[in-house]
Amino acid sequence: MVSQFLFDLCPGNSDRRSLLLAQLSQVAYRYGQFTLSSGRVSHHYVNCKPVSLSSNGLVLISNLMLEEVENEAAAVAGLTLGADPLVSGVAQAAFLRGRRLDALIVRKSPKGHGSCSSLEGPLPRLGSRVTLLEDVVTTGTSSLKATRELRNAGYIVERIITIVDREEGGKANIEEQGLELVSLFSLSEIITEAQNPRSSLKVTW
Ligand SMILES: O=P(O)(O)OC[C@H]1O[C@H](OP(=O)(O)OP(=O)(O)O)[C@H](O)[C@@H]1O
Repeated sequence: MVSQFLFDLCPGNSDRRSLLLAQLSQVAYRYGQFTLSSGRVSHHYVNCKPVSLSSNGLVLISNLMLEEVENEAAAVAGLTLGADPLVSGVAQAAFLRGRRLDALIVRKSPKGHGSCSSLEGPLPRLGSRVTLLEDVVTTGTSSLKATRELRNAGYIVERIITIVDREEGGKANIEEQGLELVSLFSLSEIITEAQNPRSSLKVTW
């Protein structure tokens, strides 16, 4: 079967994790002086988009995230624009494994004309479970905003999956609202990998 053939081309989970950690530390991470979305200044910056929008990076992220999506979820959703490739990639990875899981994009503000909606995508039945995806969690504000939009639209949201937890209070803020945060990596892991002179994995394709 074609879908099984494509799936077999992908490495196992521990290999995927090492490959993605190498890619994030080499391509997404920067040391310097940066202003974060919260306004806070930090020496450590992680921009996941060059990884999540690369063909090999998106395959790694999508398959690792899919492992964490709740079994009962009808869709994955995320706040534009960091989550746009993530929800699309996870929906496609799910299809290739024979699972129906659609993608929803949450707008930062409702569309000003036409549908006037905050949500884009094939809307699941009201009351369906939706797993939220994020690229980076810092304060958790963006994840909580997207969660509110989805809950107001009639969906159950209890789990958020992020590529990187910056370990700056976001997890606590999210858990305070009764949600679970699953992170593929912490910022400290990425910094350690970026500073590891023995790190031998080179990002190639
Ligand atoms: O946990 P928080 O403090 O909310 O920070 C994390 C958010 O910040 C980044 O988005 P950004 O605001 O840079 O917008 P963009 O994805 O549209 O570039 C990132 O993609 C998260 O959505």
